[in-house]
Amino acid sequence: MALVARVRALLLPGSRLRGATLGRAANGGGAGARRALSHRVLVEADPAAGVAVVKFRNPPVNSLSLEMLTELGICLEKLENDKTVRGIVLTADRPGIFSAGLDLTEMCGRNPAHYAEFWKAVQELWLRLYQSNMALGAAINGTCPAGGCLLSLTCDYRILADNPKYTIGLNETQLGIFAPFWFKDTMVNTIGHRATERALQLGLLFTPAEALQVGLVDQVVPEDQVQSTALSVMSQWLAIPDHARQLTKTMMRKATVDQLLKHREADIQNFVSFISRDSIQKVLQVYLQKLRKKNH
Ligand SMILES: CC/C=C\CC/C=C/CC(=O)SCCNC(=O)CCNC(=O)[C@H](O)C(C)(C)COP(=O)(O)OP(=O)(O)OC[C@H]1O[C@@H](n2cnc3c(N)ncnc32)[C@H](O)[C@@H]1OP(=O)(O)O
Repeated sequence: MALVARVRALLLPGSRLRGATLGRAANGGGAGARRALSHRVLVEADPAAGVAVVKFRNPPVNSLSLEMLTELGICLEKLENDKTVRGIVLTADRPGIFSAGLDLTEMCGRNPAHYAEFWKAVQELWLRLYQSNMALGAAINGTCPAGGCLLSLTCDYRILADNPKYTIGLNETQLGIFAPFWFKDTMVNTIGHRATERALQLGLLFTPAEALQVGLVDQVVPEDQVQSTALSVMSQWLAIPDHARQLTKTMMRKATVDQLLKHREADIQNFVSFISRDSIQKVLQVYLQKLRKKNH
């Protein structure tokens, strides 16, 4: 289902998005104005600085469900069309978990049409973020595996909280699945081929010190300074004339984007046939059960 159709579906009676404030809040904005764009994504815009902080709030773990992907996509589209916004900082509404990655329940026990719709939404969000004309920063205030790490890798810079409990990486192989080529390319573009090869094969989740050392993040700062640091770094990015920064960003990322655009349909088919395998379904079910058992 295309983004517009998914939005319509979300707005149907009974949907949790129905009635959400999708525009500027009644207070009309202003510096530090808080604007709730949807249930799962919170936006705090500072028009004077030209920056919006986009906060994930999809409890318990900020997983990227189809609804979360759709709401985030709508939110980013609105911000892209807002002339007062030149930069976005992605973060979690509450510290602890930046995002647990793709929602595993979207990849287990569903039908092929659902898998295709889900994967298309993952592609759409990646394309929107990776090609964004805005300066993007990640204020990583929690653990950040797999799809969560991918989100942060689409940003122009990453600031990670100095908490050894917070790890970051593309750990797909540890689940018995693998990172597709465009996840891999996004990481190669950040930390290089050899480091990516090692990280992906071993499904490494890096501690803050390791992530800094390998170049997966640009700065590690005390936990209470993640957002303020991300905002102060943003001012450096916004000091560059937009057109010059944007042309450079496009030049750096175009080849990677073009690869997915060229192979988009095949990538969806590949995902659907891989994830539908009985053996893959089994490993994902076991992984999910293990996660759930901890709590019951
Ligand atoms: C062709 C290519 C093919 C395939 C490519 C597919 C690509 C996939 C990329 C991904 O993103 S896969 C997802 C990978 N994510 C993870 O491995 C993270 C799993 N989660 C955790 O490790 C932990 O939950 C946490 C460290 C993030 C947080 O730990 P904690 O605070 O202790 O919370 P719980 O573990 O108790 O979790 C609470 C609750 O949430 C459920 N849950 C956790 N992660 C996910 C998830 N990714 N999707 C769906 N649900 C998740 C967990 O089962 C618990 O559920 P309860 O029912 O027990 O409340």
